[in-house]
Amino acid sequence: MTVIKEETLLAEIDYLDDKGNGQAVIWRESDKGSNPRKLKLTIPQTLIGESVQVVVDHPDKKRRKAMPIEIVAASPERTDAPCPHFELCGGCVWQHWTYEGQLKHKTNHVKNALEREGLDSELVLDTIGMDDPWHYRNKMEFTFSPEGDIGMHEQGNFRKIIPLETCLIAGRNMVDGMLEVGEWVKEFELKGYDKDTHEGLLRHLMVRESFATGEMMLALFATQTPDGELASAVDNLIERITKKLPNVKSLLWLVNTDWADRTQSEDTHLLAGRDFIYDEMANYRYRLWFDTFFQTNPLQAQKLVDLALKMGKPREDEKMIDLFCGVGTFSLPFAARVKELAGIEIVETSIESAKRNAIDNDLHNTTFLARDARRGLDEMHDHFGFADILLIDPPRSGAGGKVMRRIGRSKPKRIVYVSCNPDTFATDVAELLPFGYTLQTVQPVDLFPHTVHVECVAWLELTI
Ligand SMILES: C[S@@+](CC[C@H](N)C(=O)[O-])C[C@H]1O[C@@H](n2cnc3c(N)ncnc32)[C@H](O)[C@@H]1O
Repeated sequence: MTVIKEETLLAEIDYLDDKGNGQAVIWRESDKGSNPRKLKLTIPQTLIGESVQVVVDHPDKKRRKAMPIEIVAASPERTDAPCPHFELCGGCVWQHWTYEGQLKHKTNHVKNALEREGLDSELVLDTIGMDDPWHYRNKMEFTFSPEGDIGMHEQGNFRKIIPLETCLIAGRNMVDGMLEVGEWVKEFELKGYDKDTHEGLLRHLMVRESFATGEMMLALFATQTPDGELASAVDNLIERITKKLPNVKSLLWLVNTDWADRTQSEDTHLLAGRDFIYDEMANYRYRLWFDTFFQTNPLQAQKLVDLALKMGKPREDEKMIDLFCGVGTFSLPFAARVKELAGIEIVETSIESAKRNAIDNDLHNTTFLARDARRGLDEMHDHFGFADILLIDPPRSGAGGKVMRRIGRSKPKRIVYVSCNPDTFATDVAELLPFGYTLQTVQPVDLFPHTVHVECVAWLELTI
C-alpha cells in the first residue's frame, strides 16, 4: 500500500461531537482492487453543513483531527469570533457561531437526550439565553507556563499554555487581576511550574469576583511558601494589588507540591484581607472560600433559582430535601418558604458553609448533612422523614439509578431536577416514571455561552 504522509481533503461537517467539534466522514480511494477506506475527521471550529478544506497528516489512519485551512461553504450561522485568542485558547469553542445558533443547538441537544430515553421532547422549552453573553463568569482558573506566562490551556492540549491579553468570558475586573499578576511575575522574573519536570514556582491563579458585592479574590497556587527568597516579591505583590485593585478583599498564597495538577492547597497563607469573599444570590448572602463550589454564571443562576421556585411551588407546611445542595444556593430561598429543609452534600466544607450561610441569612429551619447522596438520603429518611418536595442538582455524572429509585420509593409530591448534563438527566428521569411520576416541563438555561454546556431545570409530579 502507498503511504501518504499528508493530504488536502474537502470535508463536509455532518454533526458536532460532545466537545463541540465538527465531525466528517471521507471515503478515500485506496490502491487498485481494494475497497475505499473510511476516514473519520474531527475538525474544530466548524459548523454543521459546512464544507471545509483540511490538511490531514497520515490520512491512512481511521480517525484524525485536523484544523480547517479554508471554509469553502460557510454556514449562515457562522460569525467572526471577537476574542483574539479564540483560535488557540481552550476556554471557548463556539465563538464562531451566532448566539442564536448556539441556543437552538442546545435546545435540540436536550430534546435528543429525552428522545433517546423514550421521553416526550415536546416538554422541552426554548433555551433561555443571556442578553449580553460576554464577561459572564465569576470564577476563572488561569495557568502559568514554565516561562511564567499566564493563560489558558490550548484546545485539546493540557501541556501547552496560551498566554492571554484578555478573556471575553471572565468578569472584566477579573481580567485586570489576571493581567496585574502577570506583570508582577514578569517584573520579578518568576518561573512557572513545569508539569513534566515538576520544577518551577507558580502553578495557577484562581480569580473569583462577586458581581453583586464587587468583592474579588486572587489565589496564587505555588510550589513554595511565600517567604525566604520570595519575601520581597510577595511584599510587592501585596502592595500593588492593594493599591491598584482595592476590590480584592482576599489575596491568598496556596502551596501545592502534589503532582496532581489541581487547584488544591496543603498550606494556606493569607497575604491580605480575609480568606473568603462575600457574594449574593437571590438576595441571600454567601461566604465563598477558594474551594467553595458556587454557580459560575450568577445572572443565569438567578434565573435557575427563580425557575426552581416556580416549579417546586414551596408551601409553609411542607418539608423539603435539597440533594447535592453545595453551599445552599437552592436551599436558602426554599428554606424561607417551607416548614423545614434538609440539605445533603458530600463535601464537608460546603456543608459547613451551607450551615453558616443559613445562619447568616437568619434561617433556622435547616439541617445539613455531609454524606454521599445514597447514604445521606437513607439517614435523612430515618431522622427527618420523607419530603414533600425534593430538589436534586447532581454533578455531570448524574445521580444514578440507586439514588433515583430511593427518591421514587420515598414519594415526594414534586421533584425539581436541576441538571448540567442532559444525557444523565434523561436517564435519571426515566428511573422515576415507574414510581408514578410525570415529567412536566424541561427548561434549558444557557449558563455557559460559547461552550457546549447546557443546564436545565425540570419538574416532575407524582400523578398516581
Ligand atoms: C452541580 S453541583 C450543585 C451544588 C448546588 N446545588 C449549587 O447550586 O451550588 C453538585 C454538587 O454535588 C456534590 N456531590 C458530588 N458527588 C456527590 C455525592 N456522591 N453525594 C452527594 N453530593 C455529591 C458536589 O460536591 C457539588 O456540590
